[in-house]
Amino acid sequence: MAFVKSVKLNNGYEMPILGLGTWGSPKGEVAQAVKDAIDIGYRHIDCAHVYENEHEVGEGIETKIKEGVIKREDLFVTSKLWNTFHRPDLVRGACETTLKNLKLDYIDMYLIHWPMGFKEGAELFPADENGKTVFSDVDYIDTWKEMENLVKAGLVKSIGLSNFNKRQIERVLSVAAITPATNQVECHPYLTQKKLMDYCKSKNIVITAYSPLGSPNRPWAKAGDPVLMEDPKILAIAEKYGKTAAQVLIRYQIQRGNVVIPKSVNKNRIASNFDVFNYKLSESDMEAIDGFDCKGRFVPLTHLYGHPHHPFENDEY
Ligand SMILES: NC(=O)C1=CN([C@@H]2O[C@H](COP(=O)(O)OP(=O)(O)OC[C@H]3O[C@@H](n4cnc5c(N)ncnc54)[C@H](OP(=O)(O)O)[C@@H]3O)[C@@H](O)[C@H]2O)C=CC1
Ligand SMILES: O=C1CO[C@H](CO)[C@@H](O)[C@@H]1O
Repeated sequence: MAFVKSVKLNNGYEMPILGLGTWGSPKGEVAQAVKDAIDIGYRHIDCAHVYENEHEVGEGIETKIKEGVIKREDLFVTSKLWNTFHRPDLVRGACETTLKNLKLDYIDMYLIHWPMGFKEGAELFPADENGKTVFSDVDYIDTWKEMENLVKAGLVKSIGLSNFNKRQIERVLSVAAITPATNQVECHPYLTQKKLMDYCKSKNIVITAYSPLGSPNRPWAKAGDPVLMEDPKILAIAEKYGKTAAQVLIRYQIQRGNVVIPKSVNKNRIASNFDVFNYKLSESDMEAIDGFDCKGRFVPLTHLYGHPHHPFENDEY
């Protein structure tokens, strides 16, 4: 089935332009959120092994398929290979675990979550006695070759990257038999990612915008941090259109051609975040929002500086 409101990927598949994020969605609430989202019209769910709730996301999906509300092929499900599974011999098992948790026999999109590998083992966040994350020396281009094998094996339809900078994408492209379909990166008015967007566009790689609302619930948020949805400049634009700040932030990405994945577990907010297809931001408002860029990252992972593949430590974009 052709998805409505979708972008075409470089492999011909369609990816719905708006999806539901699930990071931090509690186990007891996320199945309901997924069911509500599907009822509202979402056809794209963004998941990850490290969110530790894929089992419950899968329950929500399974219920809606059993109820006949959707067929499997109507839904676009993304998941991500966590950093402790970069070693090529671990990639397939990690993907199979995600498939089992989600109760699916294929995933539409599987991403390398970060270019940075962590020490392999049972811990998602392996740490030494000082609490410092233990890195692995696996090169993500070796991981990528194994991601390609998942496509060949029919476990995933499309593969892509997340949190890769331009130089890292270039390295992947230098070995790739399959061009990454997307690069999922933080993207919102404080971090518009214009240069990375232009580069990815030139390679036919779609940008998926994460934390589009400014990730107010990120675990490391501190009092006094900027709150994107409360920015008076965004609120003024929202008021002009009779929309919420969230609706402006979501619509902004859609008009740029970026896939966007706001997270919510609240039915009213899930619905209002989807109610963005009946209006258009003017060109001058789009330009004004572009101008709010301040290189502001809500997910900088500065505690991982020193990792040889940290995407944000040394590269401009
Ligand atoms: N690849 C990667 O490394 C990353 C990927 N992601 C993906 O992107 C998704 C979205 O990013 P995320 O960081 O979660 O943050 P978002 O920018 O989507 O913000 C989510 C937060 O905003 C609240 N919210 C949602 N809608 C509204 C609304 N209309 N009005 C007011 N508050 C609202 C939510 O609360 P409530 O649930 O109570 O509504 C939640 O606390 C993630 O869930 C994940 O799937 C995110 C970070 C990193
Ligand atoms: O997607 C994400 C959210 O959760 C992870 C950590 O818990 C982040 O590293 C990651 O970017």
